[in-house]
Amino acid sequence: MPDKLKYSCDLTSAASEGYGSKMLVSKNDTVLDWRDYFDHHTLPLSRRNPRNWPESPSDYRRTVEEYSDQMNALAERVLGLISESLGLKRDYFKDLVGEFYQNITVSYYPACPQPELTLGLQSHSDFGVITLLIQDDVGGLQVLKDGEWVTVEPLDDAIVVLLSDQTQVITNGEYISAIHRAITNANKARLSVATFHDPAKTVKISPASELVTESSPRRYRDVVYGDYVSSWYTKGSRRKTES
Ligand SMILES: O=C(O)CCC(=O)C(=O)O
Ligand SMILES: [Fe+2]
Repeated sequence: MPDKLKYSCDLTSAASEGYGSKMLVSKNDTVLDWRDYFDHHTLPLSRRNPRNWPESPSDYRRTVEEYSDQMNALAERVLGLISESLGLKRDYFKDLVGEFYQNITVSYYPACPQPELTLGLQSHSDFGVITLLIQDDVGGLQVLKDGEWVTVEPLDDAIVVLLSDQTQVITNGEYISAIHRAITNANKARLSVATFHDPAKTVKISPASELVTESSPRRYRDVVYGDYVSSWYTKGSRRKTES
């Protein structure tokens, strides 16, 4: 497919945009997911270059831009509610994290003749602050709850909120980063669109001091977000995995 080559991502760079299929590559072992994806860099605006995205259908680039802005607004709203639920000021995340680095990943999972042999996407939690995800009606997203994989049933017009690793740190563990994976389907291909909201690499993430008390001691060390991410890359994982 010419578009795939034209917009394929640079596999030698950890964070390039475009078509790809690998998420987890470790030094000795390559784990391939049953998935192709297209990654868009959408925010801050200085990273957004719609010419790196497919040009057809004709409204594709404009739609992605609009979607990016709407998801960013929704992410801020949800984080505002999370802050308030913990007695923090509404803008707590905004003040700490600043402008989000937002990436939109469209994942395509082809039908898999032997779904019991592979996963669409390995178990992991997302690195950043919050992921907003939409999926089609095939289903396959699962979250780990009390040691069991629970399928997130597709619902019309629903947006799945997956909290990510930095939210767990910032809230001192009051909210937990969602461990999730995608399973494959024997008969149907599946599409999902994940919108990741991450801090800039230079931002220092620490538990909110308001949430560190005698009865609830600090659970996490401060971490510069870029160091957090690169420690996973060094280990060979694109995103945090369970093991
Ligand atoms: O396809 C899905 O439902 C999950 C995608 C995902 O978790 C990711 O891209 O990080
Ligand atoms: Fe994920």
